[in-house]
Amino acid sequence: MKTVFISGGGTGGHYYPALAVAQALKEKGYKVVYIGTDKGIEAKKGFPYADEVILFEMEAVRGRGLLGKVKGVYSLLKTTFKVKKVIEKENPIFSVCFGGYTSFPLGVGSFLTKTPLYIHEQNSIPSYTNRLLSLFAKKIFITFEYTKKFFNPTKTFLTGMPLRKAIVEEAKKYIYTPKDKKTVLVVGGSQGAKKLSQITVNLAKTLPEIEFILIKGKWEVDIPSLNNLTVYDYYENMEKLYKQADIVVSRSGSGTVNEILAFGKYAIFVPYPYAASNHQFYNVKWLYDLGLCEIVEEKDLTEEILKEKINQSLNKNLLKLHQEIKKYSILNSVDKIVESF
Ligand SMILES: CC(=O)N[C@H]1[C@@H](OP(=O)(O)OP(=O)(O)OC[C@H]2O[C@@H](n3ccc(=O)[nH]c3=O)[C@H](O)[C@@H]2O)O[C@H](CO)[C@@H](O)[C@@H]1O
Repeated sequence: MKTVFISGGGTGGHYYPALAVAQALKEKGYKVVYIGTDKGIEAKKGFPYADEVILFEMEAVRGRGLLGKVKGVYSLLKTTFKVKKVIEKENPIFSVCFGGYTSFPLGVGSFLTKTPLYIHEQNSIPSYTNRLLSLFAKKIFITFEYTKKFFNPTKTFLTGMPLRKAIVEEAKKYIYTPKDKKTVLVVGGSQGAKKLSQITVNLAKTLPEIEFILIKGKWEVDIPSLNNLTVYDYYENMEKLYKQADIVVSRSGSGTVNEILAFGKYAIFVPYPYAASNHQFYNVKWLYDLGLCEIVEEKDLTEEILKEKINQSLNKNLLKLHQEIKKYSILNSVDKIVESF
């Protein structure tokens, strides 16, 4: 059986596309070995489509003080040499990395062992890990057209974002039907967004005619008991919530953006302002320029502004927008990637 190594974790944004591609590789008969971190989402949820899951100690470098950066670099280099040993033992035919610091050890380990390397970039503006890995990657798969300019064009391919199978299957069948009672889904990415969550709770009190579904993530938020507000810390089957929603209010992490496109939802995006190189803003700027979403920057986010945007959005022709937005979704991303190996 041919072995493939795969890496991408830490947060849902790297983990879910890695999982979607791993599932397809497994179905094609490959032995899949997953390399992740012992602190990421993969440590909590496991990595179901891998034959072997190896979790190492890895620390981020970005967004930390000098000492933290030194510790991060040290942990990544130490882990790279451990991963290199595993590669030498298992002899994979290729490796696939989904970016973020958790991909560094497998990416560099693949380079050191001359294992063909493929990388996928989820965001409009590439992470530093992927910029480095792109220098020796065989092919670079990108999610947004905008990203082409950052990589060598001869080995860069637009594949879109690999989404979970359940999401793709539901999205393919889904056609939006406007209802009288409107539902607003508010989601802060896999980690939530505190200010957005608090504002949503306040809005649910003042807009009783609208149904709110809030995914609040890990944050502590005061939740009153209201008939029109349902709150989850985390929701496993997101396709159900996307189908229920008339519009979505969300961070603009690539996973969520591409799921919103898949279901053709008009959305109000509040990009995470501290994302590397402001990539969350550029993940949706192109969609905004087409008139197919709203963007509210975190610094401008208030209860009044969000209320106004929600009311304006719900009064738009959401069925027409649904049909337009869906055109920008790439639902066969996993196939495009797997066929390119
Ligand atoms: C703060 C930060 O830097 N976040 C980055 C992180 O996003 P982060 O992991 O926060 O978010 P994404 O939007 O990319 O992905 C979240 C994923 O989690 C799933 N989900 C979320 C909530 C829930 O209750 N249930 C659930 O299943 C979503 O359906 C989605 O598939 O990686 C993304 C991809 O590299 C980047 O674009 C983001 O900028």
